[in-house]
Amino acid sequence: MAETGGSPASTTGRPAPASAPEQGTGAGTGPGTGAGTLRGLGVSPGRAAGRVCRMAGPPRLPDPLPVADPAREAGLALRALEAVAAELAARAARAEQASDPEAGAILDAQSFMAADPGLHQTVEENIAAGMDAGHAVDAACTHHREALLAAGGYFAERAADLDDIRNRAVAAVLGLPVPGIPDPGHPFVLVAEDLAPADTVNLDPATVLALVTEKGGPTSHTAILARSRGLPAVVACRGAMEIGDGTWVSADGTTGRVETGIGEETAARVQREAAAERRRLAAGSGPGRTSDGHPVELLLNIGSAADLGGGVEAEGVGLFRTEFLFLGRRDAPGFEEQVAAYEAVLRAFPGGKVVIRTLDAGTDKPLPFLDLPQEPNPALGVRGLRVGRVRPGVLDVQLDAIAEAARASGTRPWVMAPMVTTVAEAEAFAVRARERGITRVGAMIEVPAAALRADRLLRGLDFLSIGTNDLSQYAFAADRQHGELADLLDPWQPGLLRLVGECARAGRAAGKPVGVCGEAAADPLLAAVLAGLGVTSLSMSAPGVAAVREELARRSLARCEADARAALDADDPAVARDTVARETVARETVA
Ligand SMILES: C=C(OP(=O)(O)O)C(=O)O
Ligand SMILES: [Mg+2]
Repeated sequence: MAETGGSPASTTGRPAPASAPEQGTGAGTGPGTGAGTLRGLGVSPGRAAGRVCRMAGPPRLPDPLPVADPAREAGLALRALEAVAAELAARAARAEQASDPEAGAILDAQSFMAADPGLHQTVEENIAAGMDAGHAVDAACTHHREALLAAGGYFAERAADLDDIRNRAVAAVLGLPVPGIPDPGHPFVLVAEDLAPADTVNLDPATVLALVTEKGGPTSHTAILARSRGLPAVVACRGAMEIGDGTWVSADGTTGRVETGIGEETAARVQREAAAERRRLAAGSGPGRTSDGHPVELLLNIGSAADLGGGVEAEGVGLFRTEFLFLGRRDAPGFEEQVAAYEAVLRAFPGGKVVIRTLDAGTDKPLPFLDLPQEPNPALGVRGLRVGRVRPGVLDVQLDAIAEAARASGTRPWVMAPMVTTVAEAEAFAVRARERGITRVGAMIEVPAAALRADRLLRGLDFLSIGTNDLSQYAFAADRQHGELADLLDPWQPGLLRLVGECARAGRAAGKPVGVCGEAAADPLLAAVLAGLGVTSLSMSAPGVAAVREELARRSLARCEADARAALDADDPAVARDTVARETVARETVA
């Protein structure tokens, strides 16, 4: 299991002074209701405390029944799957209405899975072979689940979605209550083995204080959706399901620490401190600056204009993930629809920066309408800009639509391509964008080869934006969806920081901006390190902005540079993080 935090932490993830008493007895202790500490991966910052409520387990199947009427069993099983598909589609529609297109797309995709004719056919075959409805659904889901796991990458991560479909459909067949989020009648810390998108979408922020899951990785749905809701979350937390219901715990979504058996009074104090911290952060405003005025733009990662509604103060959009317009659909959105979607975002920041990323399809973001052939290793295959090799028309329509949206809104968007690998690719993209009148053209740096050639890429481009999520995946040869490899994917890895520094140096030499738009930018301490490495902007989902703004304002540029040197000099990510955190506490204690 990954250890993501090395010290007791405050709400901003900074360690307490060395003399602070530590609750619990160390990593890996604390099941039951007793005092202890569990460690997981903090994936959505913030701290919360309350009583644990575990999510109900999956429905248990009774022993197989002899089947007298196969047609009746088939009807029962297929009606259950159809009801599940309909329920998921209805939730998708509710999410869309609630201006949550990310959740809507995820639920839609899960609804398609439940309605998949291939799944239904396997159920019918199982019944023809003598199974009752419940076992037929269970066996069909197991069969398709294995196929997903064998496909690896994005598909393997979807196995949890299929488990959820299985549980819901089996419960429907058996007439049992639908498994899902518990409702104990008081606010609680939700502990689960893993959460399916349908569960996460239904979380009521008034009652669910934080999420702790045994499984999941930094890019699991739990992580993405928790972050976009500003809900503290810890994933890959081994032993979490052994915490007894009703146990008082605190969960720190920055450090990944879960303290168990803390008692009601301590929990109330943590809640008060966390609320005060949120109020204090929310009161902060203004552009990103170090204490001596060095500017570091603070920008938002969004999936659509709806993500701009939260009133978070930012200087623009650093990553508009346009694929959310394309996800979960059977056909590509047309030119007019795309123009409207881009224009809505551009109009929100008429004088400010908006960085639009062209379609990033493939591997963890499959788009059925592209009809791309199955690949044995999709993360290393036709994805991102490479889709243009086989479906060039999709990028042409998108660039036309962006150019039209810019004209209509009277703005000058920054437009970048994902997964650029070579100078030739960057140049070809720049030509296609510029011939449409797009004047600010850039590339994401997600592949180590591109990072090492940042200086050459910048000869033909106006800016770079570093996608640390994928850059980690490719630099450390570790699937970004893989919870077990979270330590390799830690954005504090000195090797990753070195690649970031390389790009920033190239940007400084060329006098062109180089930003970070991967999840690394939302870690306040790491944000300071990135600024010290020379990065000119930090882009993150809205809930992260205030804490990053505050951390930058606490230190001078020279201090950020010293922190960056210390992080680069560390042997591993935990040492890098702890060194910078300790330095920060030491300085503040002296001050
Ligand atoms: C920002 C990035 O892109 P995405 O997470 O959408 O792949 C990244 O790879 O860091
Ligand atoms: Mg990426």
